[in-house]
Amino acid sequence: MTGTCCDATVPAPAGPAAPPVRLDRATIRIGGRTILSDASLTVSEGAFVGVLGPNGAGKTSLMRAILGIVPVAAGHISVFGRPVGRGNHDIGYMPQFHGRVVPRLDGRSFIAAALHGERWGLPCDWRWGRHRRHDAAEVDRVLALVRATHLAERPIHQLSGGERQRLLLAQALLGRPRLLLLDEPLASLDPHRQREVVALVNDIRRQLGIAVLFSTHDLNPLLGVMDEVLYVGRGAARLGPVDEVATGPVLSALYGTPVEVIRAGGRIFVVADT
Ligand SMILES: Nc1ncnc2c1ncn2[C@@H]1O[C@H](COP(=O)(O)OP(=O)(O)OP(=O)(O)O)[C@@H](O)[C@H]1O
Repeated sequence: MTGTCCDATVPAPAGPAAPPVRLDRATIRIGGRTILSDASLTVSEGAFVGVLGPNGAGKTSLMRAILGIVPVAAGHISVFGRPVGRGNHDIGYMPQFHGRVVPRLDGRSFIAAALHGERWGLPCDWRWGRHRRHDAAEVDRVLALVRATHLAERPIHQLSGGERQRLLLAQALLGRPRLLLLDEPLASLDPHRQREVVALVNDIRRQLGIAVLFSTHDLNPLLGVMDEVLYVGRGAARLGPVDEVATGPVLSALYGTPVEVIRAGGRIFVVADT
């Protein structure tokens, strides 16, 4: 891959205390729909944030806006104090898996391919193509981080869903991002594998001191791990501690329909009256 395929904007230096993500009266519209309207929130450094909301609420669109792929219609979104823009090396992105055709590569080649611009869902990263001798070390580093060194030689079309998720997570960690955007990494995993993925992401977050936005349809696998929850619905967003946000009154107001939040056996059940 050459050095000409990404936006080559050089942003202004960020302040030392610039938060990983900040929305300042941000409005996001896509396909004629308003995903977020005049939303303001700040994700703290090193925070684990669960991103929740009904189907189509805009969780993916918000992540894509943070990546600079979906434009901000009004207001501002900044990442570590800099305006959003494509090809931001501070962000690692793991897109939602839609049952794509799995390439016939082994684990190491699959991750190495991402170094050369074939990362799923992301524009190419021009830095890596020029430094191939560092590639092997970088691939080994991310494989070790996700505890998947044993998958390096395995054909990925033979791997389980959980094993593939590890490799996708490894791809997202290439280039030492300071912010991870993980779009429904628990989809189609059983509860045991879900807990494994959450624990792994949390270990990596703590080890590297990075912030994580983790979208999911079930709050429960993230309980005890996430610092805050970000609910998205009907153009609004609410970020805060689980006990403050995952409540009947807050979610009823956000969803525009009566919502009951039931806590039982250390779990939280959100029941919407649809
Ligand atoms: N490229 C696009 N063009 C037009 N509309 C889009 C596009 N991408 C998303 N949308 C619409 O924007 C809305 C938000 O979609 P998005 O995928 O962000 O929601 P989500 O909360 O991630 O949903 P899910 O939980 O089902 O994955 C939906 O109505 C969707 O149809």
